[in-house]
Amino acid sequence: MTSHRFSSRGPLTGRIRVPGDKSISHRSLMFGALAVGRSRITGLLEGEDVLATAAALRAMGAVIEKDGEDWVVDGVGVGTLLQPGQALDMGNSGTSTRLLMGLVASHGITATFTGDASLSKRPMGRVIDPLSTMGASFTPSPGGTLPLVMEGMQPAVPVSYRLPVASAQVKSAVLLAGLNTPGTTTVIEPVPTRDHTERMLRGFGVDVEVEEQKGERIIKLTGPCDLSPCDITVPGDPSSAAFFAVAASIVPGSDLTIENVGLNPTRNGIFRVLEQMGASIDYLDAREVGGEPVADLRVRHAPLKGIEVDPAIAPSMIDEFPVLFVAAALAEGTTVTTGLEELRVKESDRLSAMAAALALAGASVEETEDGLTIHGTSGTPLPGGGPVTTHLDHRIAMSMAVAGLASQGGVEVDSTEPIATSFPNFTSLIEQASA
Ligand SMILES: O=C(O)C1=C[C@@H](OP(=O)(O)O)[C@@H](O)[C@H](O)C1
Ligand SMILES: C=C(OP(=O)(O)O)C(=O)O
Repeated sequence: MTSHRFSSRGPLTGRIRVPGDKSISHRSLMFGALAVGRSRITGLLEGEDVLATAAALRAMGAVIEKDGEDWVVDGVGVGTLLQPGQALDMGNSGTSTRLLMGLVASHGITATFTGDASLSKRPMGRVIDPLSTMGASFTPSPGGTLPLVMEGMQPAVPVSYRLPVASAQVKSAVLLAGLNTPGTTTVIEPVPTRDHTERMLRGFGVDVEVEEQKGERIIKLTGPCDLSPCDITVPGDPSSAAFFAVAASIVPGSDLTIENVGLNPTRNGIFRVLEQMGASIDYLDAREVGGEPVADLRVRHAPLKGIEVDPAIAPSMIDEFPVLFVAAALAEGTTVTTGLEELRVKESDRLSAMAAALALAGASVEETEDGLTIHGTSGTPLPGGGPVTTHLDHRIAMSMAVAGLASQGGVEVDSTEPIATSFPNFTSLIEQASA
C-alpha cells in the first residue's frame, strides 16, 4: 500500500481534461463485442475496471486492441460468446461483474466470476434474482457474493422485471440478457437511473422502447437482437470531473475549466447540488459528443452554504456523494443527506468510510442510518490529519485527497492504488491544475 499526504497547493487554475466516462467505456466494449464487425472507440477510459471488462470479453471471444489513441473491437455477435477458459477476474468493478453476468445469463456457457476483497463483499443477489427467473443458474458464495459460478440458459426466458432498487447495473444486466432471449424483455424503473445502456444500444441498432408512465420508465427490447458495429466517442466522466469541481469551489482563488464533461441529466446531479449550495459553474460550449450532452465547465471558488439535499436527486449523483460530503465540510452551516442506503454497498460502506475519514481530518460529521449530517467550517480550512482508511475504494481516496487541498496540515490517504480503477491520472491532474 502506498500512502500519500495531499496538502494545500494553492488555487486550481487553467484547463484540464478528465478521462472518458467509466459507464460508457464498459458498455462500448461490451456492445462492440456483441456486434458483428469492427467498432472503434475514441476516448475509452483506460482504468483498471474497464480493462477488467476488456479481459473478460476477450476470454469470451472478442478481439479488443489498442490502435493508436483509439481502441478497436471485433465482435463475436449476440448468441456466440465462447465459454471462457478461466475464471473472469472482475477486480474491483461492480459494473463489469453485474453487466457481464447479464450477458452470460442468456448464452449456453458456464463462467466463474472472481473479484478483490471489496467486490467479494458486494451483493450479487440483486442480479441473481432476475437472471435466475430468465433461466440462468448460480452457485454463489454464502450471502450471494463472489466468487460465484453461473451457467447461462440458451434460449433464456423473457421477463418483465420491476427494479426493487434504483440500480442501472441491475437494469442493464436484465436488458443485456434480453438481447439473446427470444421475445420481449421488459424492465420497469420506478426511479430513473443512468440511461447509457438504452441510448447506446440504440446507437448499435437495437430497437429499445422507453415509455414514461406516472413517473416510471418502462424499457423494452425484443430479442434475439443483432448489433451493428459502431464508432463511439466517449465523453469525459462527470464522476471524475466532480472531484475537480469541488476542489475549485473550496480552494480560494481557483478558476478552473474542466473540458468535455458529460452532462447526461441522469448523471449531472452533483453539479446541480453544488449550484444550490452557491457554487459558481459556467457551462461553456454546450454540445453533443457520442449522443450525450457535453460542456466545458468553468468553476470558480465561491463560498458554499449547507443545504438539505433532496433524496430524489441521489440516483443522478450516486457516486458523487463522497466528494459532496467534502464540499459540505467546508460550507457555511449544516448539510443534511438522507435516502442513501445504497452507499453502504459500493466499493466500501461510503457513509461510514466518509464519516470516519472526515472526522479524522477534523470535520464535524454525524452518521445516520441513511445519510450524513455535516456541520461546515464556513470556508476555514480543515485541520487535516490521517492516515484515513480508503477500504479499496477509489472514491474515498480521491474525495479525501480533495479534502487535503483545503486543509491546514494535509490529509494522509492510506492507499492511493484504488484510484487507478477509474482515474489513473488523478494525482498528476491535481499537480497540473495547481502548478
Ligand atoms: O451502470 C453503471 O455503469 C453504474 C451504476 C451505478 O451502480 P448501481 O447500479 O449499483 O447504482 C454506479 O454506482 C456505478 O459506478 C456505475
Ligand atoms: C460504484 C462504482 O463502481 P462499480 O459499481 O462499477 O464498482 C463507482 O465507480 O463509484
